[in-house]
Amino acid sequence: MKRGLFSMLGKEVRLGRLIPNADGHYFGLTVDHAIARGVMPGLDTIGATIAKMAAGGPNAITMHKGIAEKCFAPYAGKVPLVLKLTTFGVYHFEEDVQVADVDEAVCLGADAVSTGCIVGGDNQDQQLAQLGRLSRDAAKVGMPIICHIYPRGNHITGAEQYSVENVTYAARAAAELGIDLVKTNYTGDPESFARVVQAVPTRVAIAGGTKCKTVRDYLQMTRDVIDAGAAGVTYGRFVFQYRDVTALVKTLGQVIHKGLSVKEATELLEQLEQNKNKE
Ligand SMILES: O=C(CO)COP(=O)(O)O
Repeated sequence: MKRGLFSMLGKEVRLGRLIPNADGHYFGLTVDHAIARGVMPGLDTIGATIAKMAAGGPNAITMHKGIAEKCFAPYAGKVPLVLKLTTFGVYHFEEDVQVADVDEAVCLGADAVSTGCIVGGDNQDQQLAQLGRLSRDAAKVGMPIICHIYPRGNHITGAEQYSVENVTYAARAAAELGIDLVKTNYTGDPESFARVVQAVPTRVAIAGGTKCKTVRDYLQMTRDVIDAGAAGVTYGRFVFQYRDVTALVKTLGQVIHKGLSVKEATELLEQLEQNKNKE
């Protein structure tokens, strides 16, 4: 009984580090892609990328255990750490396998764990069983749990990954299993995403993905998901491959936490980039 009370407090304390602002919004960044998608530009210079991200003041950065151990020490106490517990692989896109556990997250000082889950495939039952186990393990020690859940199994083709029905199903499945923050695909417009948020009784965030071709589109997507009632975002590729990572992180933070319009954000970003060029 006591342990239960302590772990409830532990979760609140850690969530308070991840989501410190009264707005309840979450601005996460992630560098967890290398095993899943390859060692792409930005991840090949991982120490420098984390430094540039941290300088922009995100709410947390998500990574795998080896990268945390080798690269995260300078940011202890400055940026919350989210430890990724699962990954899919470049040759195996339809299944997240467990590669770390909640005890390791505790040892590394993580403020939350995050786990991937793919629904819509023949392996959905096993994926959900894994999510249920990790949710239980996290709850036992008061560790917040984030889930990157996507409708992408072998029964889902192409654009179906972004349909309101499939995204709602995926996000809701994670909420049903006790997830504190669900990250999923953006459905493409604020009206449809508001329907997802409305049907999912936990915090909902989006992944950045690769659909946005311009930074203006990226800022617009961010503005739209916040306006749709989402808790926030967990962004990776577009951010760490942007020409001025720190300026973009600072700007996105202002959109998410300070209500900046796309126009204001575009101006701020230009200003920050110009200042940097003058240095
Ligand atoms: O969480 C993510 C990958 O795990 C999202 O990253 P992207 O912004 O690169 O889609």
